Amino acid sequence: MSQQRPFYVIINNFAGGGRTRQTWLQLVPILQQRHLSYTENFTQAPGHATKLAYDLATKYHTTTAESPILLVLGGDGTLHEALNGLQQVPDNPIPLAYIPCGSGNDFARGVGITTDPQQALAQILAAQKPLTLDIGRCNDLQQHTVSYFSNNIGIGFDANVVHITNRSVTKKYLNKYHAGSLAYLASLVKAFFSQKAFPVTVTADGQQRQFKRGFVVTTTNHPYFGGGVPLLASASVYNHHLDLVIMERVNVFYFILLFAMMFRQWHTKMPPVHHFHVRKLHVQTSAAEYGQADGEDLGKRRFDLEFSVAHQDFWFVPNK
Ligand SMILES: Nc1ncnc2c1ncn2[C@@H]1O[C@H](COP(=O)(O)OP(=O)(O)OP(=O)(O)O)[C@@H](O)[C@H]1O
Repeated sequence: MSQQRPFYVIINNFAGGGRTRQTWLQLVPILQQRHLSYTENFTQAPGHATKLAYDLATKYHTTTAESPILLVLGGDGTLHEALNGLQQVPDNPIPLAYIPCGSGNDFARGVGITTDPQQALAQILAAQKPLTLDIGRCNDLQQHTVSYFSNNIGIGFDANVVHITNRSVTKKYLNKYHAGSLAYLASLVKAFFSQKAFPVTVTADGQQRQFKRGFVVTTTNHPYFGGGVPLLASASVYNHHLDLVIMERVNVFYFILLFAMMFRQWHTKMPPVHHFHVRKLHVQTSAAEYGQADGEDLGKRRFDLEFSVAHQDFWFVPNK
């Protein structure tokens, strides 16, 4: 299949502190030089990328015409929205291309997409066929909804960080200075002291386990969360498994030690850290906790989530 397929472009100008429009304007001449056709769509509100992707997938689901490639310019949240729009139309022919323009950009880091927009476009233009990657499927038994995630779904500390960060004026300020990850860092401290230990029940491979002092309870599709923190280096979008990492509540000094150990991947050997590598998983909390999906705030509530592996066609050549 050729790369002459047109691009249907979704641009979130609110990602990464508002630089996405400029990024897009840098890329347009490259598409024009190559005589590639594109239609541009700027998101008008949160959730709009889901609607745009859903409408596109619906349109091409029933036609034999060659479908466009859905090119997303935004952060992990915009990618999450577009992915969920596509996944609502089973067996649609639209592959997903992505140029990271967010503050965290964990998906790009996790699958080998450079954060340099021109090089990321080069990775897309070098592709000759779709690349099928694992994504997570989440059946929310509390809310009776099914959703998909490219990065992770977390309950507890990381979700608390997302909640605080998304409400913080510091994030907007730091994004302006290309230091979005620092916003997460500032929220870490606040979230650490506000996040209490909570009970969590995990059912994996037919076995139920209970943890009384849950703190980080994150099901991930690739290694990174929180803007480049290596939660689990062995997690992969190619192995048809999801990885659940549970970290129990410890004191601040132990937590700093565990955090530092993550960068050497020694944390999983420590007693407060538990790891499940499975195809299916059931995670339940009995108390209301914060949740996050791909960095999007799910609010504070009781969670009863069934996880499994799904797939999405992407369009890029990964960096080694
Ligand atoms: N027109 C809009 N006005 C306001 N918010 C929007 C608009 N379009 C999209 N959004 C919202 O912008 C939010 C942030 O987008 P996104 O997560 O992609 O960027 P980011 O937070 O900078 O990146 P990352 O998630 O990688 O840290 C998303 O929650 C999305 O719903």
